[in-house]
Amino acid sequence: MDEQFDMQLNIVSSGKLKTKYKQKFHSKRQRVKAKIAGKVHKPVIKTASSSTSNNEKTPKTSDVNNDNVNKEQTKSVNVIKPKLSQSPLAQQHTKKHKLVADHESTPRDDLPAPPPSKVPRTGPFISSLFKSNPEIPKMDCSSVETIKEEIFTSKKFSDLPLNPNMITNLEGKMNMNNMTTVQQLAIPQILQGKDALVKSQTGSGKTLAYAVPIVQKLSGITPKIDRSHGPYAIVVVPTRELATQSYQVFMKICKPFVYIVPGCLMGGEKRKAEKARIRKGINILVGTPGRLVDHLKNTHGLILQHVQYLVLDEADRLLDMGYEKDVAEIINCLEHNASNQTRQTILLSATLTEGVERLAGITMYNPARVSVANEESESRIPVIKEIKQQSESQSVNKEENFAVPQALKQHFVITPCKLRLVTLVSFLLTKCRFSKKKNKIIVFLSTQDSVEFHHKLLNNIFCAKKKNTKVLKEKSESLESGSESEEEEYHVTELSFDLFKLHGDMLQKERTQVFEKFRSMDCGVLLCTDVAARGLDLPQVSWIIQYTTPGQTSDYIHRVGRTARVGAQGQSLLFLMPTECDYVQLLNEKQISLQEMPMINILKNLMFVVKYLKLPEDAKRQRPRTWEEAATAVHMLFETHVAKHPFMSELARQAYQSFVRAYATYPSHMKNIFSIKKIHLGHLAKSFALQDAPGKIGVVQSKKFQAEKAQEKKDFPKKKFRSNNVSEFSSGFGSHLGVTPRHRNLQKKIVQNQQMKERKKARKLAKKTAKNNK
Ligand SMILES: Nc1ncnc2c1ncn2[C@@H]1O[C@H](COP(=O)(O)OP(=O)(O)OP(=O)(O)O)[C@@H](O)[C@H]1O
Repeated sequence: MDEQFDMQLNIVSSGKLKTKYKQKFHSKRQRVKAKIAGKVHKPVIKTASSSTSNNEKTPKTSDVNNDNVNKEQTKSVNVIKPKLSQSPLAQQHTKKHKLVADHESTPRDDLPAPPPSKVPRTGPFISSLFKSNPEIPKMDCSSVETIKEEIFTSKKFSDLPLNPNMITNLEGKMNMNNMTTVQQLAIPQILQGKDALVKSQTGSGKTLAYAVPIVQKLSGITPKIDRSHGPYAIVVVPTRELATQSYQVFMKICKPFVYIVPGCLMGGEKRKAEKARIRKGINILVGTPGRLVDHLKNTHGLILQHVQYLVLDEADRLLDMGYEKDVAEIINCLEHNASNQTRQTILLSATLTEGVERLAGITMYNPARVSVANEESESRIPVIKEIKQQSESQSVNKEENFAVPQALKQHFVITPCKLRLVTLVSFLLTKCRFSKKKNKIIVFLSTQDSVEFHHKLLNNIFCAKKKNTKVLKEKSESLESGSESEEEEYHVTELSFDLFKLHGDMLQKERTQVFEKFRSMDCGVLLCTDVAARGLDLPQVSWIIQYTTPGQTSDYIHRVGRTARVGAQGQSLLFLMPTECDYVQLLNEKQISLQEMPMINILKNLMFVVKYLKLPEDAKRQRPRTWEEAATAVHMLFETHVAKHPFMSELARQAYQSFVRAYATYPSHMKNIFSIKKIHLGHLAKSFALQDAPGKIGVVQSKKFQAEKAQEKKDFPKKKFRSNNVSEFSSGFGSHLGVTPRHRNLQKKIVQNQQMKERKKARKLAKKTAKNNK
């Protein structure tokens, strides 16, 4: 509605009206005379921000000469009036302030009525950031009774029947004094040789819970095991980063037992080098499913007859990501090749889904179920109970509730779609540049394209390495001085922070570098997809931001679980649009409690940010005085940057499109909350700093276009080729060094487009000749 209102303003301020106006009054002098004579009517457009007194001064339309100009103005007023109903936020804003980049003009009393804007608008229509936003609903944030899991126990590793060298290593070198609850419960079960189904909250030390007993058992085998025997244990994990991490844990634990050799196999690495390592001998094989299957099938040097342990870590993710087939193949291979000795299977996850239970039914024999959560206790006191032993036939708790770390503070913020980007940026800058505490933040986004776009945008504007970059002083100092950038060339010199990206379509080398670098930092921001949601143990992460809501509650748990690990403090922030508010209720039902963080509290900090921004020329005349103006100025900076650089525009468009596509994939029970129909696509485009109307962006394809495409497919059936979207959890079969799947897909796209054009031409030609023949 208000966009139409703005359009009306544009019409009024357009060249057409201006010419007519100029024709009537040639010079400024004549215009002043005309005003004195009462000939000119002040445009009523002012109503958007005018006061009553101003209106009183304005001659009524009926008083004005019946010329074309006034007809048009009257028309526009008639349309405008009913459209002034805005959200309280926008009303508050329009009453008080004039936005820096807004296209409204406030007529001055001392001048004869000028056309509202001096420059006729020719470019794309830019809507205001604070208009037409839906109201932010009031939320009931009464806290929910949460499931509690005690992390540490009073028991030490030395209380278990472990090899003294193992204990010295754990306590002396690895600084593991007390066992965590899951370790205390699971290790004895695994040492007894039982299959185990382990469920415990994120960051509770599940890796050691299986690594310690496995290495302990292997160290006890006589005669001593040798690397030439091949693997005794196979550990399957869903992501490459997790594979590296688990492998490193094994390396540390095996230090006192040099004859036990751990090894890591994962997608993205050179197969040839891996084969050579396998031939040399690996006793504990950690890997991603795809690459493991590849080696199990094709690497002849891989001897499987000694395999005694199979670990499926993050089992639910393995299934979610479609690795069920690969896991089944691994189990098949083991069954065909292993000698008669029984194999012990261990399944672990922070969330045990139905699928995992099914998998457990197939792969495990009467497993010990290790669940730390005190879910059945009436009092919900976090006291550790004994392991719950259940038979396979016992019913599965489908309505699973989730335990989150006790030291985790969870928040949500409701932002109208258009304000999402500025709110995110404001939050990141506040935490990274204006907070005395060092903050390490992980931001989860729904798609790889979205990660690419936001990374590039933030990097270009805030984080790119600049010449003479000054280090920002303490907040207090900087706020007082309000010093501005001395550098002409760039927008920002002092707001830079360390920014990283991680997603499944990056080269393995880059992924590993990012992982290692972000791991070692104590401050910085990682933008990532769900590839980093599971299992990653990144120390000192202080904030988890979920910029897009995950499809499953278990994903929510795993994402927030990257902070507040092993008893540390941590906070999380979930971004919701007003239409998505019911998601809080959904989380509450799963006993997850969140508190609201008002959006205004985040946006207000932009007042500090704008002091360091070198704003574009037109906005410079009037520096932002309110947080709304600051938000608009910052957002305009993004829009200008994206509009100016075709590459950025393309990235933004792709990110927008992939967001829309991803939004359509929420599971059916969440569709009532997450429906793309509820989202204003124009507002959504704005949250990707796009100025184009959604129609132009191309997601909403016309029926004609779709029909044409369908016809084309019929006429020219073509060979299938693999989807552009490489799974986040891709084993990397397709990746070759130097060329990412993204690059190959782009090349494919270009070739495809050319082919499509040629086909179109051929069709047209065929039609023409058919016509001529007739
Ligand atoms: N007994 C212990 N004492 C101190 N720190 C420990 C202990 N056990 C594990 N840790 C540390 O806790 C961190 C988390 O461990 P780990 O990654 O195994 O957790 P997790 O339960 O597998 O988490 P997620 O479910 O997220 O994968 C690691 O940094 C590990 O070194």
